[in-house]
Amino acid sequence: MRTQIIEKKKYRGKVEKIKTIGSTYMAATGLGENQPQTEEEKVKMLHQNVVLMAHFAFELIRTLNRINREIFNDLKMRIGLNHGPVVAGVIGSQKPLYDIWGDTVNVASRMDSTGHLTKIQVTEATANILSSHGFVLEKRGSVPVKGKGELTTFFVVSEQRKS
Ligand SMILES: Nc1ncnc2c1ncn2[C@@H]1O[C@H](COP(=O)(O)OP(=O)(O)OP(=O)(O)O)[C@@H](O)[C@H]1O
Repeated sequence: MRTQIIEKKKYRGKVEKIKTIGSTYMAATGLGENQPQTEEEKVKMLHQNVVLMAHFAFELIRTLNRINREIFNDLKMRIGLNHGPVVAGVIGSQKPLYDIWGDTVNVASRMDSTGHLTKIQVTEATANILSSHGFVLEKRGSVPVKGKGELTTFFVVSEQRKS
């Protein structure tokens, strides 16, 4: 299901599957992109990447809902999103594995692990970007995040504000 979505034109070559960790699926975008030259380009690219991942998250939920209808089931997923700098690379000589690391990844993982089923939890900085692009967000409140203390987080409610 996630592979099918990643192969859609909108996401192909942009959203990358990093790996699965148990029942968790880890994906990212903006890795290895040409570094933008100006501050303006940097912000634009960042916003595009954050928006793309949020659409990807909604597409995952919609697809799961469709599958549930087809198989008469009620499978649910929990999604966490964050943005920021990461270190990406390959480790291991026998079984080389590509992975990403850093505070951004730790917090993204916490957005998932402290989230709610059926919801997309994001950090305040990610919420601010999404809000500026018309996404509807709902403040969740203060969430204890190991290594970070209390973080204000948001749930992304929908992709479009009703006008
Ligand atoms: N590259 C990665 N692949 C998979 N999970 C990751 C990766 N980087 C970070 N995480 C996950 O992000 C979470 C936060 O990591 P952090 O270093 O803050 O805590 P930790 O002490 O390892 O926490 P835990 O109690 O969950 O083991 C961890 O659950 C960790 O497994």
